[in-house]
Amino acid sequence: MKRISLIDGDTFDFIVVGAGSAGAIVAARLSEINKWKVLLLEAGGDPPPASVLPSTFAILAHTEYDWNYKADLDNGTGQSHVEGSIYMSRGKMLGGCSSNNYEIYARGAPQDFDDWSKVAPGWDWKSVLYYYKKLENMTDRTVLEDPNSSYLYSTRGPVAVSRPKQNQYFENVDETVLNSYEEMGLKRVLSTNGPEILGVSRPQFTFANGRRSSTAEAYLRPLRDRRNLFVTKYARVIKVLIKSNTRKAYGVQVQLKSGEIINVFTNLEVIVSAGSIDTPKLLMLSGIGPKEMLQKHNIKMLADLPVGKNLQDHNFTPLIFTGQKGFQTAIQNVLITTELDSYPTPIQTGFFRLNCSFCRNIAVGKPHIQIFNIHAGATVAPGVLFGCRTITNYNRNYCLSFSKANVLNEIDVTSLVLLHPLSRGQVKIRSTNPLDDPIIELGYFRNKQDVMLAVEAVKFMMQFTETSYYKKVGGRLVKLDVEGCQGIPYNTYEYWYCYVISSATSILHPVGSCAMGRNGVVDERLKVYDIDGLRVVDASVMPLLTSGNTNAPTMMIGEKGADMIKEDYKIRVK
Ligand SMILES: Cc1cc2nc3c(=O)[nH]c(=O)nc-3n(C[C@H](O)[C@H](O)[C@H](O)COP(=O)(O)OP(=O)(O)OC[C@H]3O[C@@H](n4cnc5c(N)ncnc54)[C@H](O)[C@@H]3O)c2cc1C
Repeated sequence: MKRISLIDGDTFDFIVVGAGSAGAIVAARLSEINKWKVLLLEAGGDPPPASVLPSTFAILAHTEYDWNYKADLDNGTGQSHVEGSIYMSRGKMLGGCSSNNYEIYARGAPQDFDDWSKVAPGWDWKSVLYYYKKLENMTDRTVLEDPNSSYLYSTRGPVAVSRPKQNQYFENVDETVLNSYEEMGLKRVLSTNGPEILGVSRPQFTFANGRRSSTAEAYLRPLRDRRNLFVTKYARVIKVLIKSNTRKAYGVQVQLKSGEIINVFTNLEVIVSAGSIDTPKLLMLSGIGPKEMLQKHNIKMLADLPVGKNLQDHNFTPLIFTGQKGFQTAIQNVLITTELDSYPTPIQTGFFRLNCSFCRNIAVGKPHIQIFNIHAGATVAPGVLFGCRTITNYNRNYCLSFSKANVLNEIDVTSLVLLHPLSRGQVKIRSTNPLDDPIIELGYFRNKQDVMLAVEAVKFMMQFTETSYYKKVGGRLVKLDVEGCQGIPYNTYEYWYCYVISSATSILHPVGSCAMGRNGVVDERLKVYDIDGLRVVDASVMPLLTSGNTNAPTMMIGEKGADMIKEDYKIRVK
């Protein structure tokens, strides 16, 4: 792998735009073919130590390693956020969001992919499982040694996945929370990546041996000696070059760190892997997008496609429960600093379906809700206040009411993630200046069934305080200061309806803005419709959100996408 200074007119066989969860994999796999010269262009630089250490990701927010986007909510939605907007973090470095994400490894439910394959043949569970196994190096012995689930995992891939042993205090917290879930009727499973997704467990993580396993670490670092892979950092692609008569992509325009703008060319293909926000932006700036959007900005239209539409994101409703009172619980906060090579807090996850009459026909065969529980000992209130304000962009009153609960008590921050929203948002360009941030309309709750489902999830979760541990310690649900809901009688259906709309926020999983399949932007081989020599390979091609976090599915897309490209050039795969 050579880190090169590009010059105007350089030519490669493949140009990959964006070295994130998918792009780094595509470039690494394509360069396995010696005769192909592959260029990987990344707008950011190397990941810093805070990315490499598994526990310090939170301090990457609002730094140069992030695009620091703002995402807008519709009027009347998200009132508890400052100016109704959400901080939409996106990694800007080698590895992209795999270098700054929260490291949860979740593959999704088999039905997710069987649903994809209805619009994009070949993406069914059986086909994608092969690629999950290709990418992963599972080090979690509990699942490898379990005869009922070992067939689902592999130990031969580049991405290290683990579930390390933790200190006794963290283990006790896990037991308390998981036991409480069980009392609420949720099944304890060995792993939610196993044969049964419905259930609760400790999550698996994309780190091992004290290092994050981003795609920069897992795929690019080992390729230092590969002579046909060229990587240029701080190279921001501002346009895909497409011949207007033949509709063929022949290169890209790049702004280098020095500010110089150059053109580089391709003999075969441009592959855009800039993520669900920047990929649609780049396509629109290059003349591919909805007619009305291109016309509005006077961009010559090369293909009229629904680029930026179909944006889907996992929003979650946070609930805060207090637990034990007293400073002895603060010991957990001290232990965090002694375990920087592991996950910073005890965390539990799980998936469940709701049982209300209208719920049954929603997301059939898949969980409705993913639950995350993060536990903090007493006295981290200033940290809670800081995180609440800077990371989620909640307003002062909301965050004060949240952090106050943690002054004397331990707290459980419970996130109820709506896995399969029916609402859709849109990524738009703000102007024709490629340096302007795009407009990100999240579109949460445009479909009212999403609110109703989230309210059902809140109602279900209120049983937490009825479980034995929380009864014993007098645990309670914290009444937060939720903007717009103050006048509504507490704990009524109307109150929770308002609460969900006002306080739901993003778990940072935007997908679908260049969806594959009929009526989408790319076909099932990820080729952009109506344009030659151009593919999209990243989270934006997902036609529907998966049941769980989106890094693992995106890496799977990178692996499968690379094989499809090889196949299309008659290279034998598998
Ligand atoms: C803070 C955070 C926490 C998350 N937590 C989790 C989690 O715990 N588990 C999980 O599974 N998922 C998580 N996710 C989501 C998951 O990481 C993403 O869905 C996934 O990484 C997306 O991969 P991608 O390849 O589509 O895009 P990215 O990984 O974002 O890659 C895009 C790359 O392209 C580069 N780029 C963009 N524009 C240009 C341009 N014009 N020119 C050149 N380069 C460009 C970017 O800098 C970036 O490196 C989280 C995301 C964030 C931000």
